[in-house]
Amino acid sequence: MRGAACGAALPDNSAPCHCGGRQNDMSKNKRLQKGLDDLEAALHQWLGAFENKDRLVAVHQHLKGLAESARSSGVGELSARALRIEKPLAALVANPGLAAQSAIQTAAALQELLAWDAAVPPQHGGPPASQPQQVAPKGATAAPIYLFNSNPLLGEDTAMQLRYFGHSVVVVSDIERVGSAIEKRPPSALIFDFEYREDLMAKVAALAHARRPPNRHYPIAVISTRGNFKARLAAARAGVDCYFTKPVDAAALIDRLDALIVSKVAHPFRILFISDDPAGAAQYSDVLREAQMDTRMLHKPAEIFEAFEEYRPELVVMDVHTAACSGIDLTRLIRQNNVYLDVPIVFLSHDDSLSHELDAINSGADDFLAKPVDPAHLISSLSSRAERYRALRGLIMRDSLTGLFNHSAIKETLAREVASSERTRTPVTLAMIDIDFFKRVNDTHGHPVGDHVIRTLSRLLQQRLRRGDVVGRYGGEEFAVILPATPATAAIGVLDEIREAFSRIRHHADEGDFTASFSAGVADVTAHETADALFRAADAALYEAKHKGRNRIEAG
Ligand SMILES: Nc1nc2c(ncn2[C@@H]2O[C@H](COP(=O)(O)OP(=O)(O)OP(=O)(O)O)[C@@H](O)[C@H]2O)c(=O)[nH]1
Repeated sequence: MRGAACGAALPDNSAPCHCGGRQNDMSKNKRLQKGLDDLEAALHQWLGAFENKDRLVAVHQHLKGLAESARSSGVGELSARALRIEKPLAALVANPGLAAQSAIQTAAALQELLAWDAAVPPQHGGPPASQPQQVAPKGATAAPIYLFNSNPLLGEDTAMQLRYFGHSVVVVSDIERVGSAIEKRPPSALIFDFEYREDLMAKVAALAHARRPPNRHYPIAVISTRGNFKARLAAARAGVDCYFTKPVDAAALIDRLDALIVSKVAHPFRILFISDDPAGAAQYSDVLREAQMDTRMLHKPAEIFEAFEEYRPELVVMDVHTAACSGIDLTRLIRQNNVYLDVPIVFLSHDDSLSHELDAINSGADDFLAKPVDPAHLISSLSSRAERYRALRGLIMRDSLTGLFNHSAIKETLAREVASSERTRTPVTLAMIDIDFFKRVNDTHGHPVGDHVIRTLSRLLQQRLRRGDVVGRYGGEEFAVILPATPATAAIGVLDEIREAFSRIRHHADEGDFTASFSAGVADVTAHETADALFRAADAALYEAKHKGRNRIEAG
């Protein structure tokens, strides 16, 4: 979605401004921009659920609104283009059962319309082309991927596959317009779908070399039927980051692009300070915050376990002496608990005598920094320890095939979320998800293809769920999803969209493309109060979903 327009807004039919001159132009531009933003948002929502009639109707309304405001603003060409699409769209609204091909064709035409606008250079009164983009949250408002394909219909077909993973994709069918689209709004990635030609590759090279960090440092991918050395070498020379041969596996392409897209919303290290000298600790905490770390203060050592449970620090900094007890005793206390055996503990103290340092290390501390600590030294010492801790925890808690939480990590997380929901009196939902007839996938296409289907679902779940939701691989082809602060009814809505999207993803195999589906069972804490009860209820609901025919979700 462009700018800051919201997804569900209705067309802006407000009367044109009569203030005259430049101000009038500005308000016309703004109105048109809003019309385009709203149409794009509605289109994105519809593409996420093709069968949803309400979303189709919303697209239709926004398109009519845009045609009208373009006409009243004197932008006749945009109005005419919008009206040309309005007819087939109205036919779709009247008869949503029309072939999927006509829906795709209409969606492609709408994308073209939006791309056409993206190519218009900003007019006076609009934001300057170089204005940095706002960092968008995960989801539909992230910067779009521009996908070039000279055939808009084929481009739209690929775009649909990518959208199932939650990306906003704009198809551009004229290569000359890619540059102006970037000027108007820098993308999160560029994809060129073409057969190798020197002139096209030269254009890609020019775009690749014009990239500048931070907001113009997007990855560039090429997808092509030709994967020979010459074509790949030309792409590498042009500055292309990744090269895929057709048929392209959407999950693999997204995986690669995501790894290349620099994460704008970093996950800062969580550092817990235990000190009874608030002013002194705050001084060091400020240094760490400036270095993009997250810090929390604890002044009462007696609350240490609550702080660990809730904040889950990736490193603890403490004074050698606090009024309540010595840091060395506190370290022994922390190390008594198996779960916290490996959290790094660093002492900060004026007391740099060797005997204290040895005592600290013997009690289970990892380092001893004598005050005053040089800020650069503090940052590098703490961040390298926190980083290693995070990496090791990742290895222990994550499944190697998917990178998701493994069986024991998901059980541990659910126990924590249930305890927290009890404290905060908010709901939490557990969903158990199982791929349907998965044995058949393995038997027909082989284990590696089966693994690939598992990875595709894992990626889709990660993409489509909120940042606070926790996804785990419970075993084999079974997944567990924890949705904090979400009642079962809301969880079913979200999961049903994912179920729908998954069932439309094409998987490639030597024997031919195929699709797969999953079934799910959900349960929330209002009816099942403990973690064990939730697992049992969600599992029973999953069994029911399988029994009732699969590719469905049941509540327990
Ligand atoms: N490729 C692959 N297959 C796995 C993995 N883990 C388990 N499986 C296979 O998943 C299949 C699960 O089959 P079943 O439990 O019979 O269930 P299903 O065929 O999915 O049928 P329903 O669940 O009843 O729809 C078995 O063939 C397992 O060997 C894995 O990591 N990779």
